[in-house]
Amino acid sequence: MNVTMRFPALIFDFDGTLIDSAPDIALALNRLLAGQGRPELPLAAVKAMIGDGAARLVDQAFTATGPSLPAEALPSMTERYLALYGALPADPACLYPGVTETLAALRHAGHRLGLCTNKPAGISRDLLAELGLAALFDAVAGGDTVAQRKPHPAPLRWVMDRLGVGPDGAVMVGDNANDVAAARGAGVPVVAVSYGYPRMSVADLGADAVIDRFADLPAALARLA
Ligand SMILES: O=C(O)COP(=O)(O)O
Ligand SMILES: [Mg+2]
Repeated sequence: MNVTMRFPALIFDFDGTLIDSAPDIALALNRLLAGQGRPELPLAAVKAMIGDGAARLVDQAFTATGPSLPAEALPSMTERYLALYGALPADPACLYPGVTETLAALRHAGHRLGLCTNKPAGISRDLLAELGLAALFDAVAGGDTVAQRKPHPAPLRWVMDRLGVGPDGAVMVGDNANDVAAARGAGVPVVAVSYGYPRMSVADLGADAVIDRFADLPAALARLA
């Protein structure tokens, strides 16, 4: 069957899948930590903290650099982090190789594209716009769009509703266990990229396909169809 008809909707994770956001996330996080008299975290440590949303990131960063943050201080510290991160100019170099061309080609082939990230939706939309990708996406769910975030399937289902597809019409593409779990929960196939921030062996994520380069996605979709 034609791949576009088989999978009318393609839904993507953001950090570690479309963009190598860890350097900017580390920069903002380390500015926050420095302001609180905490030591900086190396990039590798920050990469292992990405994927569960901004509040979990800030929480883990404090626990890794000294006394844990009291629960009541977390919301304001997360706001402060997001202000620092949101103020950084988006660098087109953060896009993984082949992302813009491949997304444009998939869209041209007739797929509808959605984003399902644990980043806040507003920052995600701003980033898509700054990177020249906004017009390619018909729906964007962030970690704050519905009550739950990945690994819960609710935000993925929210995107699927907006794209007008059920579980048999979508594919999820992501880089960590949260993406695979959300896809499984929603009943959609999942492609894992091997170059992101998986926090475990990519082979153990349990994805239906693994790709080493984003440009390999169309071929992987054809095999899944
Ligand atoms: O943890 C985050 O803020 C975002 O991560 P994601 O785009 O990989 O879901
Ligand atoms: Mg990710």
